[in-house]
Amino acid sequence: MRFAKGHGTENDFVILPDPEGELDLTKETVRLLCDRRAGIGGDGVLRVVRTRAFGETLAPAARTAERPEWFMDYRNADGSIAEMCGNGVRVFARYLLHAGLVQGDRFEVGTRDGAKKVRVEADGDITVDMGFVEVHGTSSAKLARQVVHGTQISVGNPHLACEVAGAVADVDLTEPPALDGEAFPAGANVEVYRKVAPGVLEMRVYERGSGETRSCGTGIVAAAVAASPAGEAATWRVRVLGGECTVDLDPEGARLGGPAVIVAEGETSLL
Ligand SMILES: N[C@@H](CCC[C@H](N)C(=O)O)C(=O)O
Repeated sequence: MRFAKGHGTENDFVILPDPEGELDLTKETVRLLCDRRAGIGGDGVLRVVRTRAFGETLAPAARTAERPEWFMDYRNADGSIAEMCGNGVRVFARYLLHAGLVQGDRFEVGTRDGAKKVRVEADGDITVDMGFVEVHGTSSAKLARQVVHGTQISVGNPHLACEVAGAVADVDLTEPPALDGEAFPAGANVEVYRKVAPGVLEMRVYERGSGETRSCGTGIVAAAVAASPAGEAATWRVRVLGGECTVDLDPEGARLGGPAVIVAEGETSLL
């Protein structure tokens, strides 16, 4: 089976081209593919499937009249399915271009959270229009050595974005955060962030289904929204362990930009 490997600010993915939706992608297979010793290694899997061949029932948000040709079937490293992956869309878009499956510098990618508009920037960065971001109040999480408080945000998938007083490097993210199960019945991604300069955040993330990763696009957007006055336009540079992304916010929604690259292609015997 052919595969590719790519990343967006070191949030890395195994990419599986499966245009006609023929692959039976089990949880076990995803775990093995993402295993950094026994497999290829990645924070998740991006299955590249034609929307018309995608067997799963699409969420209402994804059932748009004009359906994009290509659908991103995203899985976390533990095999679970997530509604949305911001860096995943950017890397998926890079793969579509790289493989000659789309042309031009503006196109759409289907996701479980609906069709996402993608734009290739003059410098090669890829920006995705994440659409409207929902803010749902506040909650807390117990980390290994501290309790953090933050804003409950949906970027298609659930987040708790928590501002911390000290450097994010000092936060212990070695254990899965304990969340309020009523606020987050399906779990959540937890971000810790701090403002380090006007318009600049630093952030780390513990992702649902993948553990601590070096970047998370939806998490970057969640932190930017949590750091901004409600409803106001703002632009943030967000520094993560794997690099930097930009978030533009306005009342219409959020746009996430940054690098996205394909680093390898080959054959795997794991499928
Ligand atoms: N890394 C992603 C988010 C992937 C999904 C997340 N772990 C979840 O379960 O919601 C991103 O770049 O947004």
